[in-house]
Amino acid sequence: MSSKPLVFVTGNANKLKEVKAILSKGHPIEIESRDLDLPEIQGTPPQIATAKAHSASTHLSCPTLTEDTALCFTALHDLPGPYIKHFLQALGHTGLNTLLSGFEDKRAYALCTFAYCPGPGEEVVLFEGRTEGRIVPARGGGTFGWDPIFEVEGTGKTYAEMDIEEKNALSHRYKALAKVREYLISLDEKKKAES
Ligand SMILES: O=c1nc[nH]c2c1ncn2[C@H]1C[C@H](O)[C@@H](COP(=O)(O)OP(=O)(O)OP(=O)(O)O)O1
Ligand SMILES: [Mg+2]
Repeated sequence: MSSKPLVFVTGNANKLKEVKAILSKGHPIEIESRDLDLPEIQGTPPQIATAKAHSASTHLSCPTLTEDTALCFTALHDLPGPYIKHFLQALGHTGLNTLLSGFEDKRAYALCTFAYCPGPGEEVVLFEGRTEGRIVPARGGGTFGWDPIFEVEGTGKTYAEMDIEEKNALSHRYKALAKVREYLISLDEKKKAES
């Protein structure tokens, strides 16, 4: 990219590691990172992602990229969804499985929403990636959030049982970042054409 690196704002070191690994392959996209604890509103994933991006850009007065991850249980009408962080903290892997013990349907999907904000008060662009799976008792040695209890459809493996390349080739985050990458490349080409 010709201009200054984009600032990816997250307080989650595991997210940052995956984002850097995914963006390092293919067309190079340079990012810087900032660890800010941004407020997260209640609402739908797009509403939460949009508010988070606005808050990041306002704090830093520059273009920012933020990301919000949801884990949606089909039997629970997509809850915990964007509130998964607090559910995981309170219930752990076992408790999240217990939430579904009264249901035969264990399906879930992981949803990643990246938000690009060009500057304070400017319009936010969203990029979604979704990976289907189901909730299972914890398997695998991963240390990232709910990775051990999310078994990816068609693989028989939880995210925690995959090596990082395997996860990063099919994850919710990878799918969303593919769209972010395309957008940033076209933005860069537009800027070059204008200058
Ligand atoms: O691929 C993943 N595999 C397993 N767990 C994951 C993944 N991606 C996010 N997670 C966890 C982190 C947090 O418990 C919740 C999302 O909450 P979320 O607000 O998006 O993340 P966060 O507060 O840790 O970092 P940030 O500063 O970017 O908001 O799901
Ligand atoms: Mg957060």
